[in-house]
Amino acid sequence: MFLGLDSSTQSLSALVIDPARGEIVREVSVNFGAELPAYHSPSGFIPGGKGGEVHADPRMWMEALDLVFAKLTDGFDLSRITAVACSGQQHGSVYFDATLEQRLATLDAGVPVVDQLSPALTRATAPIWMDTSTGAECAEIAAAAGGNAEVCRLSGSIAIERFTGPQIRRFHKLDPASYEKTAVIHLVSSFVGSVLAGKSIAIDHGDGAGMNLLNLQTLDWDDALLDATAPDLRAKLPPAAASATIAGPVSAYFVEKYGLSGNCQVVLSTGDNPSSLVGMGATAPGTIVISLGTSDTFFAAMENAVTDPQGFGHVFGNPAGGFMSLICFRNGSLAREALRDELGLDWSAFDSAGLAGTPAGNDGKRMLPFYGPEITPRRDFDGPVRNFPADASAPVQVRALLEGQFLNMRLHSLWIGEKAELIRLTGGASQSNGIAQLIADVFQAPVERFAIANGAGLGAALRAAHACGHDLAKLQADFCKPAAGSRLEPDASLAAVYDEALADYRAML
Ligand SMILES: Nc1ncnc2c1ncn2[C@@H]1O[C@H](COP(=O)(O)OP(=O)(O)O)[C@@H](O)[C@H]1O
Ligand SMILES: O=C(CO)[C@@H](O)[C@H](O)COP(=O)(O)O
Repeated sequence: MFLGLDSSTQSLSALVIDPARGEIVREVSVNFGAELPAYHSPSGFIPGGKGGEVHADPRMWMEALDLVFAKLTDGFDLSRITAVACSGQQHGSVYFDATLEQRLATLDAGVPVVDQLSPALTRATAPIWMDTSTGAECAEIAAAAGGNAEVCRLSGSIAIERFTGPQIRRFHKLDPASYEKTAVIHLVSSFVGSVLAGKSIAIDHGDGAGMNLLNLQTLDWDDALLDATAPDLRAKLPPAAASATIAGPVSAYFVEKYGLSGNCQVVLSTGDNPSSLVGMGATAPGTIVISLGTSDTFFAAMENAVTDPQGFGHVFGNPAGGFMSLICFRNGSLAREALRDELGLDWSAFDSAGLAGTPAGNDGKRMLPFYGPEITPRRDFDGPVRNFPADASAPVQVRALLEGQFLNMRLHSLWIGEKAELIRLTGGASQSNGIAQLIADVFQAPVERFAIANGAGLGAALRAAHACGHDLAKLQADFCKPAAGSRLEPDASLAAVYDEALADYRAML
């Protein structure tokens, strides 16, 4: 059996697969806001950050790791796990002093992980992907590296506020003494994998490409980008390596405390989106994945690494080899939640009121669906912009928000230059039938969903099995199957409605 962990924005989830039976045999999850209230992070991050700062408490992730294993072992024998792999929300970074390695190597099974590792933190909080505070640092990095076109050519993305390099630069500028004391900088994904392995593990090419530091040709940290970012940075970064690399056996901490086998191997971690590419059976070009987690993302395996001249799109490593494109939207589930709560609805009423009770195209009532700063397009919105009165009925508002979100996604994915032939949906909001049908109609493409909405966790478990010799195509054929009757066809009669809506939306932006 193989274990996949996914440390995303709002939860840490774990999923066990049995390839012999082609079945998911266990799924548990820890919701940070609900189950770790002491961190005062209802949506997985510390609210109220100033100047675009969005950080999370890395101690919360450490505590969640013990909690998720405690849940996993309840009635389940973890000695049957052959290997484990992790994924994590992308771009977030965790900073440690030189005692980290010794602490990881000697974790005491009698003491929680958080008590043993938190004294090594050199930055109390971890910037995460929602952070937009590094505009100045992005401009400085671009200038030092020869311009954004060059940063994009080297790393697959222009300098982007949430990416780890600009975040590291900001830390160096704000607190040079703590930067100096920092010996190791991990991504969220490689940090969780390092705790499991009892040593610092490498950063994979999937998540590493979200740092503005990895050279996509050499697949190593790029000296020009390192120099443009912060001093002595190479020495503070783990090496970059292929996603399918086995890092070594699991730490004795997890053997003694939770009954994992001493032979259980830890495979390198990757980002939650690259992991979902694997878990949604989309590692070969042709299928587009839309993930509706905290962020909305749109991604696909790439035939050739094509960069986005406008700077919205990114190129990351595909964990199965080659590259993937990705576009990220910050106003995803949290914007939908904001309107749902404003209108006092639950998800089922949100679906039926908004989508069943209004016509496609919303009779021309449109919304720029942004409750706060947006990544794509990059702008600091104060709230949604409507071409209709703000006190319109609930159904009109819900449809305007959802149509706005997916028109925005269609508009900003045009640079990829290919019409979507098949879309697979994952993430929490993919459970909504109304949203799934709307996506089929806006993109005029069939939409499929799986029985579980955790494509990243499934991808992590599949990667663990693949790194241990299982054939990836066979694993994907067995596990990446749309749920029976889940395929939704687009309504062809709505093509013109959404072409017109797209033109309106573009004009409003
Ligand atoms: N039925 C639903 N309709 C719309 N959104 C939903 C539904 N169920 C869950 N969600 C949304 O899913 C989000 C969590 O998705 P998830 O993929 O677990 O996020 P993450 O991986 O970023 O932690 C929540 O913010 C919630 O708003
Ligand atoms: O910034 C990005 C991708 O570039 C986000 O997609 C994060 O990876 C967060 O993922 P979720 O928690 O929303 O799945």
